[in-house]
Amino acid sequence: NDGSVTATPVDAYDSEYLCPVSIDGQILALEFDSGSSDLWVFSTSLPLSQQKGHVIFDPSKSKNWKALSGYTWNITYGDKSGASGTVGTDVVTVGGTSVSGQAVEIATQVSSQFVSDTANNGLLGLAFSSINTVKPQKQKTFFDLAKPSLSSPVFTADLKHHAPGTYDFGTINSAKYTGAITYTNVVTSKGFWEFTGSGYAVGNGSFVSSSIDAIADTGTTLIYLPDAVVTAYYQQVSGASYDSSQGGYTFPCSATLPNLTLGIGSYRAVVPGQYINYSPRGSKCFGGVQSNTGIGFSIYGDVFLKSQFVIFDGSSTPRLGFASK
Ligand SMILES: CCNC(=O)c1c(-c2ccccc2)csc1NC(=O)CNCCc1c[nH]c2ccccc12
Repeated sequence: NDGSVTATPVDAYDSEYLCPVSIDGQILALEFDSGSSDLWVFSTSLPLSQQKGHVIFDPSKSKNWKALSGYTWNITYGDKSGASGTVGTDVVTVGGTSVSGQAVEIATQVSSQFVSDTANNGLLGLAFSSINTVKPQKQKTFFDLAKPSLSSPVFTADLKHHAPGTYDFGTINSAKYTGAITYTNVVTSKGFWEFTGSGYAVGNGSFVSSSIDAIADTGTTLIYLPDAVVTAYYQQVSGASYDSSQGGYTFPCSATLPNLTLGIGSYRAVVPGQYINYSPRGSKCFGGVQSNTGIGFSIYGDVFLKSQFVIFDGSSTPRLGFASK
């Protein structure tokens, strides 16, 4: 039972994309996150102060809810946000794809970033189940449970700039991309959709071949790249500088930003310069390309992904596909 669901930008900066998910008939807007593997939701178990403004899942109202007694979860993301709580299973439906026995992780505590992000009622993890945080037994992702019922074991991301896009499960819709799809092998040892980029070019500059260890991460807003790439990029932006008070590169909002081309094998993925003017911050604008220092690998987040049609191929040899659109 293949499915398709709309992914709507939460704000004017495309800082995240939310999708309607039904948990036994209760509809919550969740962020689909190919950079983590827990499906967790705001719940009636949270302190009322943390529930405020959110759509809340109430397991007591679900006929198909089965509590997993003694099971807990606890996740911390790289930006130090996080959540934790208890676990049960229920019927989860995304577009036309329905899964029973899906572990739904009930939040009993969420960090302040999530409390204040009132459009976001939880996350649906789409990375590999190996990094699910449920104890004493890790649980499978929605994609892993849905796979056997899909026409093919894939999901695709067609995120858009300042517009709703889609996630499709089970099919690759050829109307959504142009030209050939370039596939690249994925390493799953860290539990991410991890691959090696082949290099970069800034604006109309020449392509620089270099191996870039990166993950395709719908749950991270920006692109985080090695310092060599980031400095080469902002050297082409007049007035750009690293602003430690803002925690990254900023530039005058009137600046014209060059395109950033990222190589995947022989394919050249072009990120339009305007996507890299992420948002006003103070008197300047904050860049959509930042340094990966401290992360240990590069992150091709939404700023990159929304310029491409992306296939997450969960077959026995997982791979990523990229195409222009
Ligand atoms: C900035 C969010 N991304 C990360 O922390 C992250 C890192 C990471 C690690 C160290 C330092 C910075 C980033 C590696 S993989 C990776 N990706 C994920 O963790 C994917 N899930 C992000 C969920 C998430 C974190 N903070 C939010 C705020 C709103 C909505 C969603 C979120």
